Order: sequence, then C-alpha cells, then structure tokens
Amino acid sequence: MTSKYKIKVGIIGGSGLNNPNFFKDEKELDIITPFGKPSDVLISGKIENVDCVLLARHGRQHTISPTNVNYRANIWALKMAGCTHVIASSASGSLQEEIKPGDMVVVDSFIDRTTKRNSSFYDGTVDAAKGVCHIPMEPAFCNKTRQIMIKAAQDLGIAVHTSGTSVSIEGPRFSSRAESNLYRSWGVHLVNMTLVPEVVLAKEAGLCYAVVAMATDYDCWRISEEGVNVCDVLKTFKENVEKITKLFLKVVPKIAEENWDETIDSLKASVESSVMLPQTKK
Ligand SMILES: CSC[C@H]1O[C@H](OP(=O)(O)O)[C@H](O)[C@@H]1O
Ligand SMILES: Nc1ncnc2[nH]cnc12
Repeated sequence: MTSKYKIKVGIIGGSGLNNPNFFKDEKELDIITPFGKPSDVLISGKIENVDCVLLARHGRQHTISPTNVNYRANIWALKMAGCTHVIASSASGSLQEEIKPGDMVVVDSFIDRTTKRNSSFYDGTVDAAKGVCHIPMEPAFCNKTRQIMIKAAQDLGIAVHTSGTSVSIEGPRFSSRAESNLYRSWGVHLVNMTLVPEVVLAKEAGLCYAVVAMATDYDCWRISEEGVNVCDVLKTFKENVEKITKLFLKVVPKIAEENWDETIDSLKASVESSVMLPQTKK
C-alpha cells in the first residue's frame, strides 16, 4: 500500500522475552542517544520483508531493574533507528479472577504509581526536544495497532482480553496485599513495573505503540495464592512465550499491510500542539 511513511516496527521484549530469535539475518546496531545508552544493542532484521528492530527492555541478560531501565534512551534509539511502530511485551500480575495466568491482555490504559523515573524527553537538555511538553494520554496506546494485535491473537486462538488497565509500580519489590487490594478497589486489571514511562515516551516520540501483557500470576490479593515470586512469573512466562512470539510474527506483516499516514500525522500533530516553547520577551 502506498504510504508516505516507510513502516518499521520496533519490538521491545520484556521479562522472559529478552533474546527472542525473530530474524534470519540479523545485525547489531550500537546506538547512543542524547539521553544515554539504551538497555542493549538494537537487533535489526526482517519479519516477512518488514523492517524491524528488537530491543531487550532489561538487557539481553536481564541485568537492568525496572527502575534503572533508561526508557528515554530506549524509545529515542528506536525512533533514531527509523521505527514508526513499537510493539512490546510485559509480564504482569493479574488483579482480576477472570484474567488467568497465561492469558494475554491488550491494555488500553494505565495508572502511574512509579516514583523515580524520567517520563519526558522535554527537560531542556536536548535541542530536538525543546520546550515543555504536556502530552495528552488519551488514547495512551495506538488503537489501530491494538486492534491488529487483538485480531491476530484471536486468529491464533490465544485467550486475549481486548482491553484492560495496568498499574505500573516502582518495584523492584512486588506489591503488599493492601496495595494489591487498593488497586483492585480502583478496578485495575493488571500490575506491572515497566509500562510507565515507556507508554508516555512513545507518545511523546509520535510512535504507534501497543503492548501485549501476559498475566503471569495473581499478584498477592488472592487469598488462595501464596503470593507472587519471580520464579513463578518466569515459569508461567516460559510456558506461554510461544504465544507472544507467534503473535508478534503475525502482527508485524499485518501492520505493514495498512496505510498509517493519518495515524502518524495525527500523533505528530498531537506532539506539536503539546509543546510550549520558551516565550520571547517583547
Ligand atoms: C520478572 S518479575 C517483574 C518484572 O516483570 C515485568 O517485566 P516486563 O514488564 O519488562 O515484562 C514487570 O513489569 C517487572 O519489571
Ligand atoms: N505481580 C506482579 N507485580 C508487578 N509486576 C509483575 N510482573 C509480573 N507479575 C507482577
């Protein structure tokens, strides 16, 4: 389909998807951004002839904690690599009975309970991000990309929840039972440690961004559960990782079939209209 944008898809692999084998011919890109180094090299390659780059959110050896991930460098690096889209995975705790471990959720909103993160490019340090940016967060995720993800999951027979709110906590500790119940009382569906500020920065960067969350545990609100631990999280993720890899392999070519001119133009316009430039004195 003719489009003014050359589609390139960034794939951010979260916990359990640190080093997936998506590409036949891959190349490592060692990128440094004005915000520092991303979590690891970018791996570039193609999925069915569509240009892609892969980035391990916590590094390929999973050495970077959720707090210490350089989210700004990660998103900026994907933008520098020419990505128009970013699809990401997130291992998440379920806060609702009907979201069972192993289920996928294509999240559509978030609550921010992080405390130690840079969540804007626009902090006066970089010329390319001049001014103060008050980016709108509705819609937080790219709806068109989300719908492609949902349809692809349904076609693959994956148990997928078509919407959901996820609360991002600072971590690296898991929530207390009181916190877990508080989030449930807010009607939240999932808990994670990385969605924020990734989603915010992707929006500031004008990227079509969508996340598939995999419920790996019931967090600790559920009386019948012992609570969450990292071994169980990774065990459930491993048992279900094939679903996410199949999903991404199906989503990428579907993205490339669409015309994104209107979506990308509107994301760009949203950023432009959100930036307040320094006032010049009269
Ligand atoms: C490994 S348990 C907690 C850890 O897992 C999730 O990571 P990601 O979102 O990168 O898949 C969660 O957000 C925590 O960072
Ligand atoms: N219960 C949980 N809380 C926060 N992050 C998680 N990632 C996976 N399970 C989680």
